[in-house]
Amino acid sequence: MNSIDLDITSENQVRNVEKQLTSNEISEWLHQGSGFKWSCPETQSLLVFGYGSLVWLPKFAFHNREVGYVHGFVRRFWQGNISHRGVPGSPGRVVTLVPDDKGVTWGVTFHLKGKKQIEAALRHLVTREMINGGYEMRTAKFYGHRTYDILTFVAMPDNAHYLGPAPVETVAATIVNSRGRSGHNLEYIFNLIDTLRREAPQGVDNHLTSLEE
Ligand SMILES: N[C@@H](CCC(=O)N[C@@H](CS)C(=O)NCC(=O)O)C(=O)O
Repeated sequence: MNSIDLDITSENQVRNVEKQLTSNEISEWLHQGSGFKWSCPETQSLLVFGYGSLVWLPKFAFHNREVGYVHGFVRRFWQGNISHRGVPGSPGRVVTLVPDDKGVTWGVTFHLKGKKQIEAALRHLVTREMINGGYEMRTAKFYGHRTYDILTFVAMPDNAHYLGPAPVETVAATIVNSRGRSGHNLEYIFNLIDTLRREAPQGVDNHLTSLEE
């Protein structure tokens, strides 16, 4: 697939990169994901796990949603962002999943049903998460009413926007002082904390709690 130039140096270029992908490009992104296999072609269903803004702002149609968790990851504000909660030269911080054998991350799995709904959701997600956000497709096990194979989007350390670990004070200061096209970075973390506290009160996340204090 022809790579889309992500040499973003100005707000205008950030806007330009929000291009819609063709169906062929979507299917190429789908199969480009690490070992991602198009799940359940016969039932035409796909499960997408959200653990950051997708929890409170999916912006795509879905059949239903289920609260649960993935094992072997922790949620960290280690991904920089200039397309929603920051601007070029002054990135905000959004969350990604970081491997941790003992880690448990609570979030929401969205059940997509039928080719039309799946393609529309992936068109949105590939643009929002991958083209603009620096995330990649990963598959994992989701534990809800049952155990499912899910697709999720993870920002890996080698992506252009990655900021990585920093003292909690530094992460908090970035969030307090960042704003982008979708609003303040504080709105991002407060919406995430409020939604998780309401829907998954059993899922204590020490990283979020440490930033809230
Ligand atoms: N992939 C994570 C994180 C997604 C995320 O937070 N993406 C950001 C940056 S691309 C976003 O879409 N933000 C929208 C907003 O801040 O309103 C999830 O599953 O929720």
